Amino acid sequence: MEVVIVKDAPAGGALVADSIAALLRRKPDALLGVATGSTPLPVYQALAAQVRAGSVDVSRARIAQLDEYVGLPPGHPESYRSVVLREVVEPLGLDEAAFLGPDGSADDVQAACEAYDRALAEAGGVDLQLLGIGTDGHIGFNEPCSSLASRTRIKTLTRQTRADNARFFDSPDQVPHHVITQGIGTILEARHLVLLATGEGKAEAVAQAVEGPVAALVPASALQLHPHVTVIVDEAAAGRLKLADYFRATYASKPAWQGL
Ligand SMILES: N[C@@H]1[C@@H](O)[C@H](O)[C@@H](COP(=O)(O)O)O[C@@H]1O
Repeated sequence: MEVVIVKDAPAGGALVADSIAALLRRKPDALLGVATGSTPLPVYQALAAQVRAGSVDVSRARIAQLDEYVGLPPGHPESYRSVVLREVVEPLGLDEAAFLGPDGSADDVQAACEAYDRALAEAGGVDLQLLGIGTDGHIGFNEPCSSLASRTRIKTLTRQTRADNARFFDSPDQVPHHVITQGIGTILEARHLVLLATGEGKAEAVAQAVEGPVAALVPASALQLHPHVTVIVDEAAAGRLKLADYFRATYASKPAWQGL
């Protein structure tokens, strides 16, 4: 696991966007797994700016969704499908056909979950999966005590996650209780995992995920089991890392050609 400590959120966004651009130069039809929430927005903005500047061609890229609320009406502005279309697919100038996501309004949710895992595999697997982290250590919507081998399935949100996400809805009770999320086992199949975390509120979750034991109680700690993980944190989110100086020194001496 590589930990990169950046100055602030825009610097983190630029770094991830550069890494995605480099991937697309190597593999123009790469499947990019994207996350929702506030944290990845600077990535999408930086990547869209590169597209406008003509420095990267994303026209063959494909986009895969990480998780979704269950039960929101199709087209609800806060369904993650709507968010990904609005924040990623449209700004990159991609067609909706380039987008893969689970159906959160399906009558048979379990079948929708299994169909999504199959669709990801049939698409050749995710090349780079961008992840945020919940204040309780969740990735996707894999809440504490999720199986580290889990596949895409329905989950129930914790009170804390519903409170954290209430800011996107008119009132806290509108936040759905149930969600579909790529499982931890599904996420670990992506070729490169990039976890981005910014702000002091994520410092404890980041420290537990990076330096704590691998434990279902902290789902993001499962990233320790993957051979290619990059954790990018700003100074505030790095605030509780015991090895912060080591991480800084290691990154400072890394040859630029290696990329992330
Ligand atoms: N399901 C999403 C996660 O994928 C995201 O990482 C998390 C953190 O969001 P934020 O980046 O807004 O803190 O929020 C939601 O729970």
